[in-house]
Amino acid sequence: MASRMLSGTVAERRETVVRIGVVADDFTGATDIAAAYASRGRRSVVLTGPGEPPEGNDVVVAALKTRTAPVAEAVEASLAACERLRALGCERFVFKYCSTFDSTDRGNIGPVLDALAERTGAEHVVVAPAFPGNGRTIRDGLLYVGDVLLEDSPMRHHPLTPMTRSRVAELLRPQTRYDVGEIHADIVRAGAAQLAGTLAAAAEKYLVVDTLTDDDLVTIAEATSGDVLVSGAAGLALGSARGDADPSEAWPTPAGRRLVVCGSASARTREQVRHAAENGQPTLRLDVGGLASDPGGVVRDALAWFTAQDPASAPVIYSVGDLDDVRSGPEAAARTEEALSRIVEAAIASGVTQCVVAGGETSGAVVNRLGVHALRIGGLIAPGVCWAEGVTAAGDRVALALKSGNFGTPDMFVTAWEVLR
Ligand SMILES: Nc1ncnc2c1ncn2[C@@H]1O[C@H](COP(=O)(O)OP(=O)(O)OP(=O)(O)O)[C@@H](O)[C@H]1O
Ligand SMILES: O=C(O)[C@@H](O)C(=O)CO
Repeated sequence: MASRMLSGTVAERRETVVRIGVVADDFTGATDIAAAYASRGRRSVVLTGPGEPPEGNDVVVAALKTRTAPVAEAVEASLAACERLRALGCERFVFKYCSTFDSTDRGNIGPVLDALAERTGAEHVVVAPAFPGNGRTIRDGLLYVGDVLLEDSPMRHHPLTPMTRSRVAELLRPQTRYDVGEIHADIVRAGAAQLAGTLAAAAEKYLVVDTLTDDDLVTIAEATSGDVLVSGAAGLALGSARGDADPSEAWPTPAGRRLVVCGSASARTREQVRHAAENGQPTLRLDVGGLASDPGGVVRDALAWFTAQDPASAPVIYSVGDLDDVRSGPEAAARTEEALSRIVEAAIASGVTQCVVAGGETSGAVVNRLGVHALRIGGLIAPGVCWAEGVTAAGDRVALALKSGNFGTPDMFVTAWEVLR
């Protein structure tokens, strides 16, 4: 089956409303790309659980927790999400993974990409993890984080997916059954028609495309506007054709208390915690060591501390102040996710309505615990971070900002609330 559905000029893209289905490998990535589509005037919703999504969206994002799941589980969940999106009327698909290509030689980007390409019948698929607005660019096939190569960035020390190489094709090759090629900036800069022709003629199935600027994103989006499957980070959406929704359209913020929980060890999140403390926000480091013997007691203590804070403040509960706080092993990580989720659940039951959650895995755990099934996208806080509204299983309306570990400005925990209306 051909991978190109439409001949695809800009004019056609404006006229043809094709529902886009996104399979996102983590929850923060899901709101990241949904916010990017929303900023382009595309009505977007994030599905975080089962059930019928709200009507009237032309982008539907399925949020999964598959980035570091066992390979077979990730593939199965991704194919199920693809089928669900297809049943909802989606005709084109995006596989959203991290802008720092978080994966190992086993996966999960390659195996999921192979499965989605086979299921959708895609002949060629772009591999475009760039997000220039957040400093992620691809030059000569190499992924940069700001000015440094991926392998020299803090991602080198990620506990689950340490990124020790920077050539995206080399990162993908061990993970996939198919060939991987590169398309460099000279072709991208020659325009959408040239890029589309190069993609169509390529011998390889997967093509890593150089992306240095937002203009390059537009060229890539135009060149792939007829492709049944594309893959990459939220930058793919930033280049997409404009819809007619008002990006500033907002829902009223539910009144109530504020809370920040951080299960991320990322450098930017730790900086945001420090900034909040230095600017008068109450902060509490969760007793992660104590979770092994008395998880209930640790959660109770944290909630008692939260209750005692000024109701007008935005208290911050975090699990990593410096890297020495990290306890090794998956059990410690799971216990921390569980504790932070239980804290958020109890805090919402006692009146919290606005909550920032830092960390992709942590966000997945929190949203699952709350039983929120869909998120409506709200105001943008920073590139890749937005407010989103959901309803918990208990029936509480809540505003959530699911923040990727390394995203957001250093003052985000102080200023994020200003975006709410
Ligand atoms: N002190 C700690 N000791 C051990 N594990 C921890 C500790 N604090 C947090 N964790 C775990 O580390 C993991 C952090 O992953 P998470 O995805 O939430 O953050 P991140 O990797 O910084 O974010 P992102 O994926 O958005 O970049 C979670 O499973 C969390 O429970
Ligand atoms: O693309 C990104 O960097 C983020 O949306 C993300 O996936 C980090 O977890």
